[in-house]
Amino acid sequence: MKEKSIAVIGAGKWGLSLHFALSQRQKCLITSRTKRDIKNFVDLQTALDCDYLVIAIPAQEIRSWLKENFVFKGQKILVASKGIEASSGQFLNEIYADFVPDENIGFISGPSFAAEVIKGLPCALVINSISKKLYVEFEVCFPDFIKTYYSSDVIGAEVAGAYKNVLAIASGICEGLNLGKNAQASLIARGLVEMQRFGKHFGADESSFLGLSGAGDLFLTASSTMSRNFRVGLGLANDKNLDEILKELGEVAEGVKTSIAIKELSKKHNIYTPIANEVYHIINGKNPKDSLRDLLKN
Ligand SMILES: NC(=O)C1=CN([C@@H]2O[C@H](COP(=O)(O)OP(=O)(O)OC[C@H]3O[C@@H](n4cnc5c(N)ncnc54)[C@H](OP(=O)(O)O)[C@@H]3O)[C@@H](O)[C@H]2O)C=CC1
Ligand SMILES: O=C(CO)COP(=O)(O)O
Repeated sequence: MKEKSIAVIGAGKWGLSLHFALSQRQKCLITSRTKRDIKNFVDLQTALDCDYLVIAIPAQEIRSWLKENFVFKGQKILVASKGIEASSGQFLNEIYADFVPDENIGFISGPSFAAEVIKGLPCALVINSISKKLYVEFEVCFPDFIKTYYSSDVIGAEVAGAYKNVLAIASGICEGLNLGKNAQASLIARGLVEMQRFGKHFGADESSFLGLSGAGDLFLTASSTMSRNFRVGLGLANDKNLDEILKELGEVAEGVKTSIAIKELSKKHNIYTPIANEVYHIINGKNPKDSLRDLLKN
């Protein structure tokens, strides 16, 4: 029987880490926009010909990348990005739906800093797909140090993964303003309720927010300087300009653009999202101190 072929698309922090992980059990190819001198780096076409693809490019780039590059030939796909498209307010599964049948696609969620995965440190991830068969096929590709779970709650995973990035910015601001651990824990706990409310509106299973995809990833990201989004918050609290912060970061911080998407969606659907709204306002120039005071006052 022909050995199944697998490739990672996007050699940023997360793509490289997933490539490392997936190379433990089988040969795994990798490609990216910029050529890299790394083992098993191939051109895009060779990667697209693989049976299994793991796509790790920023959420805001996905639509144009798919339009320009992707032809569906029956590939099974795992989406590793976490964000909501700001220009349309569409979730990633809605964007992919124009290119890939739902039963051929899954979404990775859960607490997983790339920097730890690439060291082979243990973590647990959820593969979210309407197809359990797709989960089973990908599960065997992951190494022992990554425990995988199955969930059919695609929208719950998507909302949780995207929303926690915005909340991590808020938490970084709280830390940068030295408001204390009480305030930070309150913000994170209220953030969890907020993203659950937002997700429920779009059909998510509320319990997803209490597991790895929700609380797991939120607690990780909103409490560590390893998070790029958290560091954006720290920078904003220290009166740094957003462009300067993002330039220094040199990597994607999805929460910035996702806060725009959430602000628009919550307005359109009349959902109460106070923390995400304040992050949006801070990104658009509101003083972080005023914002946090507005959020935490009686
Ligand atoms: N880092 C982490 O710990 C985790 C990240 N994620 C998510 O994974 C996604 C990617 O994050 P990460 O890898 O860390 O980000 P990085 O900023 O490290 O890398 C993003 C990569 O995407 C590629 N890229 C950017 N724009 C385009 C485009 N228009 N077309 C094709 N490729 C493009 C770039 O490739 P090139 O350099 O070749 O130009 C770049 O290396 C994000 O949604 C993030 O939230 C999820 C879990 C963990
Ligand atoms: O999603 C992540 C960990 O699960 C990474 O978060 P940052 O993008 O904020 O670094």
